[in-house]
Amino acid sequence: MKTFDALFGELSEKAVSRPAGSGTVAELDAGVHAIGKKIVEEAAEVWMAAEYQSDDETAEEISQLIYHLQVLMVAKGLTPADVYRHL
Ligand SMILES: N=c1c2ncn([C@@H]3O[C@H](COP(=O)(O)OP(=O)(O)OP(=O)(O)O)[C@@H](O)[C@H]3O)c2ncn1[C@@H]1O[C@H](COP(=O)(O)O)[C@@H](O)[C@H]1O
Repeated sequence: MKTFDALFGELSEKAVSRPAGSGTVAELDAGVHAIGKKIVEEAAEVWMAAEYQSDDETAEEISQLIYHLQVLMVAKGLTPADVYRHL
């Protein structure tokens, strides 16, 4: 099972190695504005799933929101430690 930190390590590595076909690389290239729109979209999907869909579907939407938040972190050069210190 992948953890928050493990996914962040994977995305950070892909940002450097830029493998062909990586959705992360494409999203990073799209820029902060596009990533931000994706975050808003995924947050709405989390909300709708929590109200109207199953717990498993809600968990999946939450995972996608976390993924796009991590892509934004990589785009901005932020680390998990930068976030954790505010928790
Ligand atoms: N965890 C994720 C992940 N969660 C969500 N997503 C992306 O977010 C999209 C989900 O958004 P939607 O539900 O809106 O689906 P969609 O409308 O079909 O998406 P788009 O049309 O907007 O692309 C998916 O299509 C993926 O592009 C993810 N993409 C990648 N990962 C993981 O990130 C790692 C690196 O992935 P790559 O960079 O693609 O190799 C791998 O471990 C992946 O499992």
